[in-house]
Amino acid sequence: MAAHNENRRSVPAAAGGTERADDQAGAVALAAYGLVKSFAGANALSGVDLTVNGGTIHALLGGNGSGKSTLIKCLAGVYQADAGTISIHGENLPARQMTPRRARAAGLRFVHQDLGLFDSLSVAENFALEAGFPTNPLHGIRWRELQNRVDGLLAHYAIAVRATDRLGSLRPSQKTMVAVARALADQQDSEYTLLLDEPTASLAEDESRELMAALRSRANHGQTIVLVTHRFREIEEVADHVTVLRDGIVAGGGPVADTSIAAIVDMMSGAGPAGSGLSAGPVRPAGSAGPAGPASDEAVLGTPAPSAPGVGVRVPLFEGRDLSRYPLSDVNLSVASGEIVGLAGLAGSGRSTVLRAIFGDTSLSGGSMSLDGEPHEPSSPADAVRSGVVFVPENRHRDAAFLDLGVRENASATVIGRYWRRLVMNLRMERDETHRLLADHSVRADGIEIPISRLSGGNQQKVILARWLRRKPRLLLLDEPTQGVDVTSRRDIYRSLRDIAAQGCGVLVASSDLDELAELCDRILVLVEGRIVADLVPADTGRSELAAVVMAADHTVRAPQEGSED
Ligand SMILES: Nc1ncnc2c1ncn2[C@@H]1O[C@H](COP(=O)(O)OP(=O)(O)OP(=O)(O)O)[C@@H](O)[C@H]1O
Repeated sequence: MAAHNENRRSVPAAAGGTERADDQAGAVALAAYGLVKSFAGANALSGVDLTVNGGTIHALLGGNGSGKSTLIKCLAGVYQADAGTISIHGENLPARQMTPRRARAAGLRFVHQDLGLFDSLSVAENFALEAGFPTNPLHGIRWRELQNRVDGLLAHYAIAVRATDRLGSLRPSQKTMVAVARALADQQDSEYTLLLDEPTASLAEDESRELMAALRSRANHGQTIVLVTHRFREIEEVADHVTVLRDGIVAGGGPVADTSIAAIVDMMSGAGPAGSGLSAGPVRPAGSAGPAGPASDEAVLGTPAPSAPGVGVRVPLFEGRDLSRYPLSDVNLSVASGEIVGLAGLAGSGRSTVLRAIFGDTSLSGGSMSLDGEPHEPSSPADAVRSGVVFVPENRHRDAAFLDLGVRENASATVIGRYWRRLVMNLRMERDETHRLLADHSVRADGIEIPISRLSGGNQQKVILARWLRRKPRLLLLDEPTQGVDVTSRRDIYRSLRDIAAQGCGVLVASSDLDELAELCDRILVLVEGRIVADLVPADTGRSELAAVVMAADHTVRAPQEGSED
């Protein structure tokens, strides 16, 4: 892999760190042999082998529904595999006997996407929730002792925060590192194996780089790390080894230094030998002049998506003037009919607030909006939907999916009226259309009647996006539309968004993935601390230039306020 990192094993020791790299490296820390796991007769894992060497970062990759989370959950003992063996530091255990307690006793530590931390508590209190509060004989809490212990751990893991800091005031990468330090708090040395499930899925580029550097530093101290990710850049930057899953089997893998991105993509898709046409980099519109493969830092970003047919001068569709509401300050923006506009910015910059204000989910303290020349003043999201504005939010579990309902009901939720005729529901039509919708959006599901909660994360996201697209909105708002979505499905989603824009819909998309914005958008607006500081045309802007504008914000002044979503 060309951009292979030079920083492996070159990061200086963290304060208080113990050099164990030489002891741990090489020996197998964690292995799985022949893991099989099925759900209702369908195999999620069909004989998976995995070997993780001590003191390395092992990336686990695969398309949506390929079995990554199931594998992690079998290792964690959350699921008991039907067959296979799990070996931790040479101790073998039948996988069907693995339990969370056994996994923990054997030294496996997990950090899930939901970090399990509380913003309103201090860092020290978050530690104590897991390890318990030190108490005196009268059961009073020894706060000083707790703070000193946690400050010691934070220093040991080189996390620049204090035990007394409120968790909500930390940056996202710092929160993840706090979760990592908490998971590893009781290890003596670096003997535990840390497994992280998509830790950067919701992080902006600078945050994700910071977290990756911190993880690399841990591995250089001998920590064994398994990293589930969809981001190729991270694999290039920090991983030593990669294993690729496809349809519940190991499709391939090897040392990152010997494996090209193209080869990994081919393993994921089963598309045959490397170089067979699939590119892991931004998928560019047909006829674009952009380079194939991953965008290099100096590459000029993607060409604008094609305009709507017959659209020479774009028709103004949405306009926002002087929009204000913390953290927004006098934001002016417009989206034309058939235009895809990106919103770039760091966490706390106001991206989600812009979208929520347009969707009537948060009120403005100042400014005005118009849609098709008429005032747009939605009193609620339902009001916005009635005027043709729809929103696909970032947090699908909290905001979007009806987790108890089936895939069919979730897919139809936005158009349910069309299946009712004189009090009779046309179930057959609904089923047929759902099957077609799932096929069109490459959703992998064992049937349309199963609860959506049983779909893999990326497939849930695709169902939610698909159901809003079928409403044919006038203005489509999206927040992190491809979070957790694999590279091939991402391409399908981009195509769907271009299609709907070509039919005249305006699209406003917030994303922390700059490659995504560059690939997809006609224009990119950059928000820094609630103000639009740039309006860029991707085709004219180098990637490093865009990243530089986005990262111009001063970290020290953007601690999010209570209730801020961005
Ligand atoms: N609790 C469950 N019940 C039924 N099927 C399940 C369950 N959990 C996972 N599956 C199925 O197992 C397969 C693998 O899913 P898994 O969540 O492991 O994929 P993944 O690789 O983590 O995907 P993603 O990248 O989308 O998160 C999918 O077909 C999924 O629908």
